[in-house]
Amino acid sequence: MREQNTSTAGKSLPAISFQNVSKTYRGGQFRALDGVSFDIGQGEFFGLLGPNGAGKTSLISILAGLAQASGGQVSVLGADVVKDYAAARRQLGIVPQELVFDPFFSVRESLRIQSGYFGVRNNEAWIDELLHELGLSDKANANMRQLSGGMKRRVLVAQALVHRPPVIVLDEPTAGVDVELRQTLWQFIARLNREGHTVLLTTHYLEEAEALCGRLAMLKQGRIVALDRTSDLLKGRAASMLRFKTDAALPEVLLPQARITGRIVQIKAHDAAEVEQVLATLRAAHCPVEDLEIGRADLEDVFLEIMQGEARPQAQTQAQVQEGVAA
Ligand SMILES: Nc1ncnc2c1ncn2[C@@H]1O[C@H](COP(=O)(O)OP(=O)(O)OP(=O)(O)O)[C@@H](O)[C@H]1O
Repeated sequence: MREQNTSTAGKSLPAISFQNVSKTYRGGQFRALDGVSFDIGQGEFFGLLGPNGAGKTSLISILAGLAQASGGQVSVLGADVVKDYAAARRQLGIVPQELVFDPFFSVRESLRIQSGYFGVRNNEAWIDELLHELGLSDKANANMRQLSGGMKRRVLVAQALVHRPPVIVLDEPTAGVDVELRQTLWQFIARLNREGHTVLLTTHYLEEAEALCGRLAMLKQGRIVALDRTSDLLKGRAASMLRFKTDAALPEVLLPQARITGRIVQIKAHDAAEVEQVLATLRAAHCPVEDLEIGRADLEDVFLEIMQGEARPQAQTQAQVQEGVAA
């Protein structure tokens, strides 16, 4: 797919470019996006993360041409999503969050219709491959109404890819789907990414984002608060996590830095001295601990740290963002 991607003056275009994008609702009273600027390079596997209401869907809807920005510009491989909508839309394969489908057609028919929509003819070989890769071959002639929720989601993925778009956008594709579909989906999307397709993923499954995405942006209340390579985000934050089980109440002094799930407690520590300090506090409070282990902080820890605003915000200038893509 790379050969489709145009270059100007030797510098390759970003796959997606968000420039100072804002979005207001309720007659301008509520600002859901506030000056969002970043580029996604061609061939990247990029993750967009943020808590509920951060503005992810608003940003994706503007990218898809389903909503209009209140300010700023968005382009896909150089095509402006408003002024050059048809060209921008052709470059995009969007897997929506909601299960929208036409109940009157079979799976194969719906893929043929979608091919026709993008003006792609003689597409049977690719449709067969999509059906095979997404485990839908035996459902090709089934009516959309007869499919389970997970199967419908597979069809949505196939529909998004039917015109072989260079840029693939997945908005919460694994919400509520079983392990088998996740694995099938990620193997296929990772293959397409290796072949040169750019992938933009929004997800609440942080372990998926950590495993798949080379770079991540985190949105909080409509602003970018972190934008970096996944490995650098993990390196730059709390280095270690103490994990243990306890039935006792934690000493109050540890509560602000603890993540408690039932009996399991996780406390972050930046270095060995901090680990020792936490253990000493637990001992002094006679708090019995079981199954103590010290592990590396994961993306969930980093995400929580950034969202709780304990760490310095990492909003970057456009120049820094460009640098990140080029590096
Ligand atoms: N049509 C609308 N009218 C008014 N407010 C809206 C509208 N759409 C979204 N919002 C508000 O804008 C903010 C951002 O919403 P958005 O759906 O973009 O967030 P999100 O990051 O996708 O959240 P989630 O993870 O829950 O899907 C929220 O506060 C939401 O309530």
